[in-house]
Amino acid sequence: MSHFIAAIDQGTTSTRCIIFDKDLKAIASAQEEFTQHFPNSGWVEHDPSDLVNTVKSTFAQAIKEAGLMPSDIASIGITNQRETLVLWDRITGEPLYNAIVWQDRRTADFCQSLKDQGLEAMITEKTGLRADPYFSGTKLHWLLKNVDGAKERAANGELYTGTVDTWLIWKLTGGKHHVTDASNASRTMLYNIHEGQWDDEILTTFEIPKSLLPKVKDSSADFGHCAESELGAAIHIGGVAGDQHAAMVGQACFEPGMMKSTYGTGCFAMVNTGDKAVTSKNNLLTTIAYQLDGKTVYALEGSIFIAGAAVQWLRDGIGVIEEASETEAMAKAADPKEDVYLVPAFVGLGAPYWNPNVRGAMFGITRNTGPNEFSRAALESVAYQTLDLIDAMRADSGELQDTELVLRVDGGMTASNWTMQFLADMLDCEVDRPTVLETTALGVAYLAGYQSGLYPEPAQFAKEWALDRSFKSLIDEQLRAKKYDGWKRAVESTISYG
Ligand SMILES: Nc1ncnc2c1ncn2[C@@H]1O[C@H](COP(=O)(O)OP(=O)(O)O)[C@@H](O)[C@H]1O
Ligand SMILES: O=P(O)(O)OC[C@H](O)CO
Repeated sequence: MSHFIAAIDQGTTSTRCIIFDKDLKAIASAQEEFTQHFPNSGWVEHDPSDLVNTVKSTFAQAIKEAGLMPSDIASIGITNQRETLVLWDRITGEPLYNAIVWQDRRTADFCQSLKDQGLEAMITEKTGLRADPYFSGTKLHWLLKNVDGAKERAANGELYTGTVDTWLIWKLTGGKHHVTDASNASRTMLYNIHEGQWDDEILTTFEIPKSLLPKVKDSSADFGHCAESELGAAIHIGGVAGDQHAAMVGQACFEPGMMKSTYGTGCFAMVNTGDKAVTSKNNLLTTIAYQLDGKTVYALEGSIFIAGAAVQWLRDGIGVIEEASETEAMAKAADPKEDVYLVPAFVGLGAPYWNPNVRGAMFGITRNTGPNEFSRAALESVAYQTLDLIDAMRADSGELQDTELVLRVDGGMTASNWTMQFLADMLDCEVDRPTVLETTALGVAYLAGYQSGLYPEPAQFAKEWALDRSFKSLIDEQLRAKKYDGWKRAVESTISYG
């Protein structure tokens, strides 16, 4: 039997493939960026074939780097950017339209109409989500309404839809398996997270035929075999989870109260609430963390749309840096007397504000403000936004109020020591960075390897989590309160500007 697992991480801006050995050590990896399409203000799309092609090419590159053959892979795990949705012809496999990406705001008006009709409470009660364009359901409603013939063809049973995992599995298995896992389903706004099934009332409200939707499975399950023509061998797919959920697993946050925050394009903080689906009173989401051995584990989630993307904006938008890593030295060099705040509401604000229409702003600019202060403000905005979430989580979750808070962090941005220290300063808690920063890939590799019997029980896996560095607050309460107060005022002003 072969002893290698391939983790495919299909993210918002790039696709990665990482090969893990039997000891869950990464032995090879490949990564490719793909084109982002912005056809209108606030619209974000991906070409669905780019998603499939980058999966195939990064898989081939990673296998080559590892000196393996495709047939040496025991199982594949797929983790993905969540909520992004594809609609395709179930016979030809051709998409009817580009994938509509989670960041896309085109359904803001439809969401407002759901609120105006008083439907948001029902949606939140069943799905744990809010009437926000972020989630897949309103994107599907838009496609059925706006793509020529889509509604009729959907009613005739000619079409399939799904989040990115479902699209990739459909293509990789040669159109044989139309499936997803419970964590991805829980992000669609169409899935009843308490009953564990697609919700008829919501489907009727959104005019979505159930025949479009995939079968929902555990996160560690049999998702079918790839067609030989796709990856070079009939490899089994044994693990699937939304990227933030895979990171929960990779960070071994298996106990209630354990919390992680992932800093990539956006930032997503999740706290495990065990078998209880806690309803947030502070504008957080209730979601399925993962589903293992038939048991659903829930989480509270705070979603921030722009984290590392603020650094990308410094690079690609205003050109003050060439590499993300330059921001560290620039933040250190920034003038401490310059109180500059960036509210990076480039695509609206997520939790806990949930305002899709507001746009970004900067405050406190003087003639002395330059690239260093811009960079510091971008990095600081990530910590302030996290504090907004953690405060909401503390208020929502009994476990968090009673325990000393520890936040496990991962994602590309955690490479920045300055940002992690500022995060600890603002949160006033321990911020733990593990040795493995590719926790998302690790988590889904674990799910796939657990399914095929290669990897141990969760409790044993959790013992292998290893700390790289722990950050603790170095500032006093007065300074923390002053800085956070400035942030709160900056956000209020941004929102009131509209
Ligand atoms: N040293 C760094 N300092 C600050 N930001 C960084 C650094 N390295 C990477 N980033 C940011 O992290 C993000 C990439 O993280 P990653 O986890 O790969 O994101 P994703 O999975 O969303 O594509 C980018 O937005 C980049 O700007
Ligand atoms: O692709 P990432 O890592 O930015 O993650 C995107 C999230 O899953 C969106 O909810």
